[in-house]
Amino acid sequence: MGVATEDSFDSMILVSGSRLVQSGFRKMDCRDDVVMFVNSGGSPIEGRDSHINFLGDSYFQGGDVIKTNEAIVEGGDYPFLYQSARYGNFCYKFEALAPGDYFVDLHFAEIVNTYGPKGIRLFDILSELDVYAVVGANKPLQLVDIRVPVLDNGFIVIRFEGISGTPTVSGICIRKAPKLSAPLVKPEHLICNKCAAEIEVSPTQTRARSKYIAKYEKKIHELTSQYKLKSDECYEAWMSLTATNEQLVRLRMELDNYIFQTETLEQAVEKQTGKLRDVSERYEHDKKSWFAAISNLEDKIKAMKQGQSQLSIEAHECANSTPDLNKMIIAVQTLVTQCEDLKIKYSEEIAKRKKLYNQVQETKGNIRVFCRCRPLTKEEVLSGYTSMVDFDAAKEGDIGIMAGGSIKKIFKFDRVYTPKDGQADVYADASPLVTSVLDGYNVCIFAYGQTGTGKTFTMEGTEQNRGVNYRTLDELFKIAAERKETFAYNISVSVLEVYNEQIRDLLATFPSTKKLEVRQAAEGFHHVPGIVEAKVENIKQVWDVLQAGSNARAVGSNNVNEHSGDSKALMFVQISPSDNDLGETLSSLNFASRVRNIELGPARKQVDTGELQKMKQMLDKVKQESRIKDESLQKLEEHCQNLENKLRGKDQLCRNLQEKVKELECKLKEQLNSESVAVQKVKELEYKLKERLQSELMLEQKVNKLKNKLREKRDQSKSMLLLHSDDALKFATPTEGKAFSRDESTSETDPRILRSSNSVNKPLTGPGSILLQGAEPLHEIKRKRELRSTMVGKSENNIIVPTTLVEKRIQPSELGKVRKIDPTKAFGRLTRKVVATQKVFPHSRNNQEKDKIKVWTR
Ligand SMILES: Nc1ncnc2c1ncn2[C@@H]1O[C@H](COP(=O)(O)OP(=O)(O)OP(=O)(O)O)[C@@H](O)[C@H]1O
Repeated sequence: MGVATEDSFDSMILVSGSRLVQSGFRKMDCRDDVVMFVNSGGSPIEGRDSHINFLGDSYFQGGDVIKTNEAIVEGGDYPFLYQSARYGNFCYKFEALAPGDYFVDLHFAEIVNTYGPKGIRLFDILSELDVYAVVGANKPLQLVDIRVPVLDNGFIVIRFEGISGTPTVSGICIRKAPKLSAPLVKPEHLICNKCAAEIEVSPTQTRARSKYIAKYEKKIHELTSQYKLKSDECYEAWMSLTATNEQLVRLRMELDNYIFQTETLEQAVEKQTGKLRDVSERYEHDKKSWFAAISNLEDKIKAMKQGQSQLSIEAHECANSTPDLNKMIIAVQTLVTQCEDLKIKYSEEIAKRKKLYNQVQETKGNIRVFCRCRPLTKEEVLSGYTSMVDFDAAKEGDIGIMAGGSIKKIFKFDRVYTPKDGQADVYADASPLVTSVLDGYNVCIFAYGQTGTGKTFTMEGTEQNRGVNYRTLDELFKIAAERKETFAYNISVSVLEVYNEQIRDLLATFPSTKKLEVRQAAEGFHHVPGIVEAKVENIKQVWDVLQAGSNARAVGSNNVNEHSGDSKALMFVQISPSDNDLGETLSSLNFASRVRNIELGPARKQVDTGELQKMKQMLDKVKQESRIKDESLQKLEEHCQNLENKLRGKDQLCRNLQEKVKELECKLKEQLNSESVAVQKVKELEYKLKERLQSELMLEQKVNKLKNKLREKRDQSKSMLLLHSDDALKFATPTEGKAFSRDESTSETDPRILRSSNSVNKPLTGPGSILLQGAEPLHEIKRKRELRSTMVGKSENNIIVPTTLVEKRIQPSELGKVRKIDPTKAFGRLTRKVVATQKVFPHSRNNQEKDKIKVWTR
């Protein structure tokens, strides 16, 4: 705005001759007529390079002090003056002044302070001057040359009353004023209050006043004409401004649309970017997994290749060893042939052996009788019984029975076992009969003797010391297992008891009424029809069967089977050594001797033993050879089988490995394919993103163009507004003015908000522009426009009235002296806010009491 001229402010400031200076106090303003200069709210400052001494804050009553360290813009040569102020409810009273005219200069500044006072908004003496709207942040304002006459009482009182906002003053300068040729008012009283004040006027003053009134009436008339002219211009400008505003609103809407589109696009781009990021992350993750899997596969392939090469080497070795293998196979085949021959020979030899063996057994007799004498029992020893058996010739098969200290009788048997002979010794002689069993002969082994002489002990024995039965059967199963390649044996066990010459089936689960008999079959075999035959496959089963049979036995003596902004029979005759059992012992021995003597025919005894011995030796030799060949053949077959199995296993392993390698190669190919697909996808997404970014860039350019257009439009409107600013400003409606002026409540909250240079809408804002409200949302602007449209058709009550006027309060008696104020003058309101939505008719005046500054002289 610059420094206002005296003329321009003369119409605005009702204190005659006073004017506004929008800059700080300068040296050149320091004149000799300065009486005192008070630095309100500050400290005294001695006049440095000027002759003015700035007094500390004095002559005041009431109020508070506010200070700032902020730099004062255009603060003149003494910016510190504006860095402090007195504010609130205060007045200054300067006393002891020499009577005469004085100029009072008031220095203001808007001190920016969040917690500071609201500042002076309006006061009448400046015709509703909005000091802070003029001043701006941390800027000074001088109201100078307020002429004040001082009477004899010699004081001047400065007090701010009824102003809008908080009175705030940074400095007060009182200067001596030259005397006026025609005083404007009676020097005693100069009242700038709305309330009437009386001023006594002299005739000379009346004339002068009339002259002034006429002058001012003329001036008012001129100004009224100018005002009308300007009103029309303003109306046109206003219409143009309205159109521009509408255009601006449209543009703004377009801009909003573009912004919306841009935001949408940005969101889409962000979304896509997010997706792309996800895809990239997934891709990276998958890539890592793939690389790990690939390296794992590579390791596996490597290992497999090594295994394969190892196997190849082994296969080569195998292939190289094929000739050897062939040789071996031929050798094996030869051996197999030999073996077959041997088997045939062996079978023949076995047949011969059987025959010979049988002959040998027959030479020994079909019934052989072994005599076994048990030891004396503890009871017998304790009872004092002694042994009456002589074993001196036991090895020769003789046993002597002693009586009265000498041998009474000698019995001869095939074998005689002393009490010292164990189970193994007994079985060693019985075992050849087992071979006969497996050669197909009937064999009967039984024990005979007095009760308690050891029949059970000899036949069954104990678990720790097995008897003949167990050992015979054990041997039987062993031989059967050895011969299983050649013969299949079915072994069954029948257990019978001959008791009182009756045969009892000891394995029968229930007693049979049918009488069991030993019968002779056509082949010469003896059998007992109807007897239970328990099939057995191992010695345990046999043992169980024997146990079952043993449990079913009757207690008692046994009889020999005598029927056997062709059977081979072995009889154990069991005797007791005790002299107490002498009778029974002799009886048993006699019976056994008789059995033995009866069965051994004399003709059989005459067999040529030399020939028999020879045949026996031949048989042993053949058996030996056969066993050796069998063993070597078996070994060769096993070796051959092992080799074949090994070769087969390696072939299978090699095949498996090759299949696995192929499978892994396929997998690797698939993974590489999927990887390339993913890479392709990422490229496509990147391309899409680029396209999006380009379109976004284009949109941004468009938006910038629009913004530039808007700015141009705004500049145009601004320049247009500036051309008419002085008058246009007068048309600002209270409503709009309030809306677009520096909002008090906003300022109260945070005065910096409207001054923020970082505002998003800054390009659209500017002094005197409706776009100062750029920060408002679109819907708010729309709402306001609608409201304005509604208001257009309403009565004058809604028409924005001109600003308030400033009145000089005069005494009724001095009415003639008081300067009449035309309401139109009130449009001299000084403000930077230019906001209106319709033509303003400034014909009505707000009659409310206005804020004002009083300058009293007494
Ligand atoms: N050669 C031996 N050495 C040690 N003890 C033996 C011998 N013979 C038999 N005995 C013991 O003599 C006792 C009688 O034997 P065992 O029961 O076998 O007679 P037994 O003839 O079967 O009797 P019974 O006809 O009443 O059943 C048993 O305690 C047994 O251990």
